[in-house]
Amino acid sequence: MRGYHSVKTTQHPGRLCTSQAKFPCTRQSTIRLRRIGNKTMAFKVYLAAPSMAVTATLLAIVSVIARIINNLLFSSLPASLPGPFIAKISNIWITIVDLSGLRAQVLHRLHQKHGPVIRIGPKELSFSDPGAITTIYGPGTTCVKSPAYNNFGRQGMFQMQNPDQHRHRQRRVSHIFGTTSTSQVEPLVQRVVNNLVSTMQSKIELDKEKHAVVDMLHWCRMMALDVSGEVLMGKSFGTLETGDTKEKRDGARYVRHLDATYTLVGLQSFCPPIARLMGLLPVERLQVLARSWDVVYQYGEEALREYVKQHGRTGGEVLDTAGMKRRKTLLSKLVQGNEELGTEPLADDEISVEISNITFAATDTTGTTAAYALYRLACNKAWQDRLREELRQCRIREGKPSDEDLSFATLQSLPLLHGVVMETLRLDSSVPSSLPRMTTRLLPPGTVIGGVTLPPGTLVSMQAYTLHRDPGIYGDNPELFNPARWISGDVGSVQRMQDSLFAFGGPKEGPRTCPGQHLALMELKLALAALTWRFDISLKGPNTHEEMEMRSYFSLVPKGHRCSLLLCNI
Ligand code: HEM
Repeated sequence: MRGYHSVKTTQHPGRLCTSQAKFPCTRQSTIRLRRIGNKTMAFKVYLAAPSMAVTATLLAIVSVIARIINNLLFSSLPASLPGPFIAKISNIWITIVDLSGLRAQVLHRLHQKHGPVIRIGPKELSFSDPGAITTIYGPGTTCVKSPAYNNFGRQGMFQMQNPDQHRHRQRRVSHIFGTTSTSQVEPLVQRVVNNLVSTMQSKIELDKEKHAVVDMLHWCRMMALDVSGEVLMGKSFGTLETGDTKEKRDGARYVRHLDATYTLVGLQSFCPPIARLMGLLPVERLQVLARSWDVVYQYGEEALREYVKQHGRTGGEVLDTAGMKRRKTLLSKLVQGNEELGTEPLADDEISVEISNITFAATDTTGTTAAYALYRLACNKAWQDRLREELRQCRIREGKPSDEDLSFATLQSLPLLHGVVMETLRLDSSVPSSLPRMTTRLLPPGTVIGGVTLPPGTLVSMQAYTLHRDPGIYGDNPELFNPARWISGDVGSVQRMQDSLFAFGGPKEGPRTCPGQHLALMELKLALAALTWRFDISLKGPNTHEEMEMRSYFSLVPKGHRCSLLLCNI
């Protein structure tokens, strides 16, 4: 068939083809054309098809060479910027680094060698200087999220690149993340944490030796997913409930698809045509992968439909699963809007996209951070004992019996618990490498970021992994897990550490900084306090270190995809 199309484009009559055997497909075209009796045309096709392939290849080579020359000689970025030479020419090397999951470590070594600004692509820079945080991610920034965010499912607050569109959406969503809203969902979070503790306890009881080897990464992810289900979707995924329930089966299916979206995002970033092709091939596994985002969004759509059917749009309060207490979810707030702030509710399709996206943003970040915190405590038994002692003293002060939960407000006042969480966010940030932003045309010419003048269209990002290991901020031994650095340092240095912590993607008032951090801290503190209080936590063995080696595919994913810990009762 290619031959028929080439009939129209016989611009290469001079090209000669000497061997018919080399081009069997052209021979076939020739025979078919002979049937319609146009020998001249057939001969032209015979010549044109192979020469088209050669021409296309030559054109591709010329365009690659032209691009390399353009990148090398006419780049709008200063040639003096340090970094690997290949970064000046092409993005291919950083793409390969990304596929290996080692972006954070590779950029870290480059920053250590070259300093706080490095070039990592023809139009891309990485920063590790805290001074660049506000310019790139702070209030009033003129940098926008890079087009790479289009690969993350459907357009909602998380993906939006246009600042006006984002501001508008944020105004209608952000009221659900206020501290009052978050405090109202504390009983729901506590319930899920208690389910996690019961699950661990039942595993210990089933064991002859009365200890349990558990994959804490899995269980912490399930906890975070159940919390998201409860507070964002208005119904639990039930992954930590006992028994084989429909919710539990749905939850397991949802998790499979949630996992698959990561593969899909990777494929879409590196080779969009393959991602598109996958859905067209008659291979079930590939089709499941290609449909993974649809399932994630379907879940949000169904959750909203069920919610409205059961509770209407104005109730605002929902009976909990036991039918006893009344509670408010973040979904009920989204459905109602906020009269005080004059915030109209979003349309239903927008709400279902938002709750699906926010569940995505909330689950693995919080789950992985909790697993790393427990791993750090298992590696550092002395800190674990001190944390338990802090909890014991607190119970004595509060007059709380050992089986009663400590409230989040109480836990907020515990310095060591705070230090453990902050050290985990610092060393094991759940997005350890680049959060890519693009400088825009709105930038006045010659705008400087981190001492470099940048033209519009440059990709810029902060590398949390390096920033969080800066000896100038975190002292001489930044690799050491030392919760005390958040407690005993002088006020100025603790404030500086706090200001430089980039785990939530920017300064507190930044337009794209994580709005769920209050809920995340509540979940982390309630879970760490409950688990450390009831269980002695150790490494299963030296293999756990290997499992927990950091890999980042945008989000942090432990190399072994598990965290094997040994739990026994105190
Ligand atoms: C330890 C837990 C968490 C960490 C470390 C974390 C970290 C982050 C980071 C780094 C970003 C910026 C992403 C970017 O710019 O590409 C972000 C954005 C976001 N996070 Fe979180 N997050 C956590 C938990 C949560 C939770 C629990 C929620 C919701 C309940 C949430 C909701 C969001 C949303 C909606 C955004 C997008 C904000 C926007 O673009 O306007 N996160 N988070």
